[in-house]
Amino acid sequence: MASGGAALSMSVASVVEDVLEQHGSSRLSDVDLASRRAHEAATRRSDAARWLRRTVGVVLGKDLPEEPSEEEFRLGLRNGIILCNALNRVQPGAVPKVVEAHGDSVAVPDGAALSAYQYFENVRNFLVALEGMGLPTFEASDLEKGGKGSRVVDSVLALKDHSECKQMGRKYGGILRSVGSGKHFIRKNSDAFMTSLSRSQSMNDKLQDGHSSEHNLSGDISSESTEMRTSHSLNMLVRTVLSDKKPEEVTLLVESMLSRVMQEFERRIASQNDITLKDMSVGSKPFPEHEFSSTSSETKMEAKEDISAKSVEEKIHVNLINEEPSSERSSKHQSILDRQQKEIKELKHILRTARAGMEFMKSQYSEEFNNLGKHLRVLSSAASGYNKVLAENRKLYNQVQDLKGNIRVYCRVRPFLPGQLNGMSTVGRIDDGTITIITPSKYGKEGRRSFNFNKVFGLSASQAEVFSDMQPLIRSVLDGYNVCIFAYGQTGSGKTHTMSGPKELNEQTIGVNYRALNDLFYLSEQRRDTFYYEISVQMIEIYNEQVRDLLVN
Ligand SMILES: Nc1ncnc2c1ncn2[C@@H]1O[C@H](COP(=O)(O)OP(=O)(O)OP(=O)(O)O)[C@@H](O)[C@H]1O
Repeated sequence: MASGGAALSMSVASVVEDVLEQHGSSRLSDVDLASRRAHEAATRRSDAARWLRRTVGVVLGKDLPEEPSEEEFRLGLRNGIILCNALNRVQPGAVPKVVEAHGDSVAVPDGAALSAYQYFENVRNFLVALEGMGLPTFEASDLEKGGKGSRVVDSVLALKDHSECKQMGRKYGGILRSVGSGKHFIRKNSDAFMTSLSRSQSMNDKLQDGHSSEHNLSGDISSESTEMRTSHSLNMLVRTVLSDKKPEEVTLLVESMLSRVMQEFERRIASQNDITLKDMSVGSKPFPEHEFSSTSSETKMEAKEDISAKSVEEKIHVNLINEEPSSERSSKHQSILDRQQKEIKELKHILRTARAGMEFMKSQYSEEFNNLGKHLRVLSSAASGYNKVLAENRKLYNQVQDLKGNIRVYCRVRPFLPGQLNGMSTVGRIDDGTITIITPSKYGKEGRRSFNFNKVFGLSASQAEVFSDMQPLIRSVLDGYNVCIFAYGQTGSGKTHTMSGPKELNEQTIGVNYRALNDLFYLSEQRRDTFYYEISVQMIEIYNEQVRDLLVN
């Protein structure tokens, strides 16, 4: 059975149909059925014999054993004496005259000539009385060899039931209905079964009529009509199986059929579980054991406990519901696995790319590092060369300063202050390094005197021009030379103005002191990487040969 559609179609009806079709009525446990039938017949026969013996007494019933064989039962009742006496006990006067047997009657072997009178009288009277009471009867020939002894048993048991009901004060309910000729009886309790079949048949007849044709024409086959058709075919099979069976065989046959159905259920469930387990083993993930073990064990228990077929069917559907997600889960797992494998491939590709990128960057970094090293070596050699050149430059520079002279004297002429007479200037001429002063003659003669300096600054000379000539000397300080700059002149000649500046200081008016210090700080910052300078300042005033520290409060 392939799991899926075939498994879904398994139901009680289908299993019963299969059992009936496969095994057929004649093959339904022939041996089993025969033994069961024989056993039940013997039981019924013993019941009938025991009741007759109890009813007519031990003396009269001496010819009938308590558990007689079919032959013993037939011989014991053959003369009708026990039957008539028993009937009269139940229904006094039912047989007005019972013909007693001869003393040797018991010894008469089967087939020997029995009194025809006895034979017909007693049995005929018994049957007439029995029929008059509405109880099932039998043929007189049934008491002969080859007759149907079971009919006799049925009649006796019916009489027994009648008697017991009568004793209990209620009407006898086990009415037996005659069928056909009135000589063949079907037990009342099988009527319900047959009625059910008849009802199903009528429904099926309706189905075949116009009522169901509407469904078929519309093509919308409902589950109800499907069930009805299934029931119809099932009923037809059951009816076929039971059609030629005797009433007493029906019970055994149905029991045997149900047993077969249960066995078939067990076999199919086991087969289904095997297939499901195989399917699961093919899948990527094993399923939890309880899904199968519980179903299998429960099914076995149900078979043993003989629960209804419907509950078994429900169990199968539960199993099928469990099986559906398993296939879906398997396909989901497969898709997840595929997706993960794809992602792993992509990640591997990314990893390879990243690794190649890293290798490339590593080689590039190494190359750049080597280049940088080369440049550094070049710079280092250049720096050492530069320092050599710089030292040479300083040396030459200072030599130039020495050649210029260690003591330099400059002359600066200040302009007239506001309120001073412009025409009274004594400066006759100013050349680059010479100034000519006009001195008044003592004796009416105009006198001129020229003085030489390193440089003479005129009236229009700015603070920057004055400082520019001093700057080279000031820079020699940073190379280890001692330099001293001072101003000399009379009061109001402009010493303070040249060295510091006027009262209002700005970038243009600041004097030599500020500019010299600015230049020294600038150079020390410029040579920061090669030299470390400590700069300190002291300001003193010498006036009237008195030295005074100007930075002290
Ligand atoms: N080159 C110049 N240009 C313009 N004004 C000047 C110049 N030199 C000096 N002065 C002015 O002349 C005045 C006197 O100058 P300063 O005070 O510098 O003289 P001094 O020599 O320092 O005097 P003292 O010795 O009394 O201190 C100041 O008002 C100053 O601004």
